[in-house]
Amino acid sequence: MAIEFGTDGWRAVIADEFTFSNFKVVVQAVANYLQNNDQTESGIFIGYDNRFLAEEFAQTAAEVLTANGIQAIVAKEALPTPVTAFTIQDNKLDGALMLTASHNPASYQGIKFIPHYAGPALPEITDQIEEEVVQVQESGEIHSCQSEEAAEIKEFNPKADYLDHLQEMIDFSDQKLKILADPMYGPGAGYLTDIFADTEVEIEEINDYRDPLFGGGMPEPTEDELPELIDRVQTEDYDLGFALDGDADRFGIITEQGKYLSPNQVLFLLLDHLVESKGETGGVVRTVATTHMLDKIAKEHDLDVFETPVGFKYVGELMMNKDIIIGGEESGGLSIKGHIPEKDGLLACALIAEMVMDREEKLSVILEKVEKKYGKLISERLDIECGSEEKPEVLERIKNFDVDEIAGYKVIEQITKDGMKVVLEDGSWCLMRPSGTEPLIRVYVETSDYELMEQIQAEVREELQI
Ligand SMILES: O=P(O)(O)OC[C@H]1O[C@H](O)[C@H](O)[C@@H](O)[C@@H]1O
Repeated sequence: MAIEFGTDGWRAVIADEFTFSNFKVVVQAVANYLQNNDQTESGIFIGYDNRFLAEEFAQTAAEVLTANGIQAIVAKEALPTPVTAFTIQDNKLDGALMLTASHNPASYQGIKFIPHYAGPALPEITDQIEEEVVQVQESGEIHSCQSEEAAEIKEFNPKADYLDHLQEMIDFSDQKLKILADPMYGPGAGYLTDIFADTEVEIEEINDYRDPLFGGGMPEPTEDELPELIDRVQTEDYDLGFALDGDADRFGIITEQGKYLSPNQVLFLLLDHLVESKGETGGVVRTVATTHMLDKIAKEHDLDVFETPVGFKYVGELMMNKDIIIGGEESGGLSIKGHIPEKDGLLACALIAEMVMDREEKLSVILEKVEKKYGKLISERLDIECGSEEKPEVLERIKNFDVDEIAGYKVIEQITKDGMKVVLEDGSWCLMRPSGTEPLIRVYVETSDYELMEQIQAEVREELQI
């Protein structure tokens, strides 16, 4: 059986492929990787979210690492992925294993490796782990731990340290806000309440207990998955609605009017906030699929913008190597200067509350003002199903996409970092690329009005025959 171990690690259906024996193969492969790269000095933290059998898998991982002579430190309770990443940085560990299948359906479990730099593993690392997986599958060599060795496994709860760190980065005023939060049955439950513990904020959480079935839904903070939150924020006079995904590395933000903000909108609002209100300086990192509103704000303040392929691993990499105010992506990931190079949904929510307090205005008003100031852009992503038979031809058409004009506007730039992105003379752009996580072709368009949006989408789809 092929175990693919990309940036988000290995995810599979529990009891089908995600069995204890396959899981041990993966952990042994990580242990081999760590040994091959002399990263066995300071220990590996093992975090887990609220999924089925999480504690048992965590204990198994700890035993395999221990049997390989690697100090394992297991989380005392379920915790968000960004907290696991923070724990590495805060304690200068060799890395972490995080047991999570993020926003996948309830039948999935997953495991990912976060290296010593506390951000998503880059391909040069995951490639090595994948090679080790094959070796372990062939040799069957998995170390197992004696009971006296198992006594060496440590336990740790990093929650208080993480909350201290977050509080150092955020300045809440004494403004009274009423917030409704939906951690979607994930390990972010309780964290938001604790973040606002010393403030005048009145926060209530829904779906804040462990349910490995996620209430029958998907732990994904999109508009479709948050009907209760949206409805209650709108009808019960809340100032803000916050949501987190199944491992709290992504966010959902709802205005006081019950309007769901896209991650793109959240990103540019926060860049404006960080620069205008907090006086931050540095560059901006966004993926090739993320809003150019960031570029507009950056231009106004003379900031550099760096564009990466899709994937927070590339955003995080730049955040480690350059002086960056904010890094983010359209699919709902962001981090800021002074924090870990990993996406953090809790941070996004805290920053939005900080901004609303600082501006002393409703979120919908802030959005309106910022859009008016820089000029509104609208963006949309189409996810188009594409089976394995037609995919090679579609990919070829994307690669060879070469038109002079779309919707009457000249193509002034072609960017091929990830799929094909074309920029038009009026500033509109379109990106066509295959998803790396689903059997879909994604078509992203950003422009100034809906009619133009539809025209660009139609012309591009016709050209690609999808
Ligand atoms: O558009 P895709 O290739 O499916 O990737 C979408 C997302 O997948 C994962 O969740 C990664 O962590 C993200 O960084 C990425 O943006």
